[in-house]
Amino acid sequence: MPVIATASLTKRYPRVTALDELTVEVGSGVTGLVGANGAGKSTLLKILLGLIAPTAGSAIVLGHDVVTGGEAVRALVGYMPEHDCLPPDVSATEFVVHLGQMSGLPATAARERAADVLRHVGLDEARYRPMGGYSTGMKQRVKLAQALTHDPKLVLLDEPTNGLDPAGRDEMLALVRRIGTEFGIPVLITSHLLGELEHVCDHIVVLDGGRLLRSESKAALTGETGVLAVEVRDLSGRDRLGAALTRSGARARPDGPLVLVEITGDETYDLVRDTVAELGLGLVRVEPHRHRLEEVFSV
Ligand SMILES: Nc1ncnc2c1ncn2[C@@H]1O[C@H](COP(=O)(O)OP(=O)(O)OP(=O)(O)O)[C@@H](O)[C@H]1O
Repeated sequence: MPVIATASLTKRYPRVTALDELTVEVGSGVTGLVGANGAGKSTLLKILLGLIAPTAGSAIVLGHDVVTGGEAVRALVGYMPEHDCLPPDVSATEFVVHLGQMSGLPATAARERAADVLRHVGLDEARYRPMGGYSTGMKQRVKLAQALTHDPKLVLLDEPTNGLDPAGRDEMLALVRRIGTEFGIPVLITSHLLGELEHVCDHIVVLDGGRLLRSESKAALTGETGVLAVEVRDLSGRDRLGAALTRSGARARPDGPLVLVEITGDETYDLVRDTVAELGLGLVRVEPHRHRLEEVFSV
């Protein structure tokens, strides 16, 4: 059974159709929800939580209809909102304990659970300080922690890397990956940057103007291309190899440190091996070239 299933889901505001007949399923693992600003990602998340009502169509989350079973859905789902929503004058510990209790945990369990999730997201001593003094990265971590407090069966993360520098972004994405793999909790994560989801997601859903553009497993999207990627030790070697392969009738072109060679059959592998040996080049690697997600969506 899918974790999330929508059917012809539509949300119209007076001036804009934010979601337009969206039919999509989300399963276990980490799913990336990608789209430009205004594509409808936040609107979809709010409908999935039962916070706003769709204009038409339906959405089922963990077996519950979001219109009639919003409360049941929110008991089972952790949500990290996009915008800053943390009270500045309380500490992360006080905040997460409070939300744990709001979710129905007894006081002691809420305190233990808050300590666990805040440690998990990497907030140690800082968790006792008022959140008004936190960096953006720390605030994002608290927002992630509170989404995990009540042992959710699904987490929805709205742009968790927003405002983070590259290192903070990598750390946040690593945390998201752990939620999906080590804890086995299905994750739906939104981003307007396709490239950053490449390493953490098992499945990618792309929205454009409220409509479904694609929904595919990452393996299908980044599958082999019929091209061999060859890396030799230096760039002059790369150029000599490319020229020699072209002289031998292969289609070869440079790509960063690589030479990309179109595979026409087993003879392509033999030709690459023999040419590298003849030129006396130091071979670093030979492997089937895979699409990167950004290439797939830019065509
Ligand atoms: N409460 C609202 N009233 C009117 N229009 C809205 C409302 N909320 C969202 N919209 C519009 O619906 C469209 C989709 O917005 P949404 O916030 O879902 O997009 P998004 O993909 O999450 O983008 P972002 O990353 O910028 O939040 C946008 O055109 C937005 O202006």
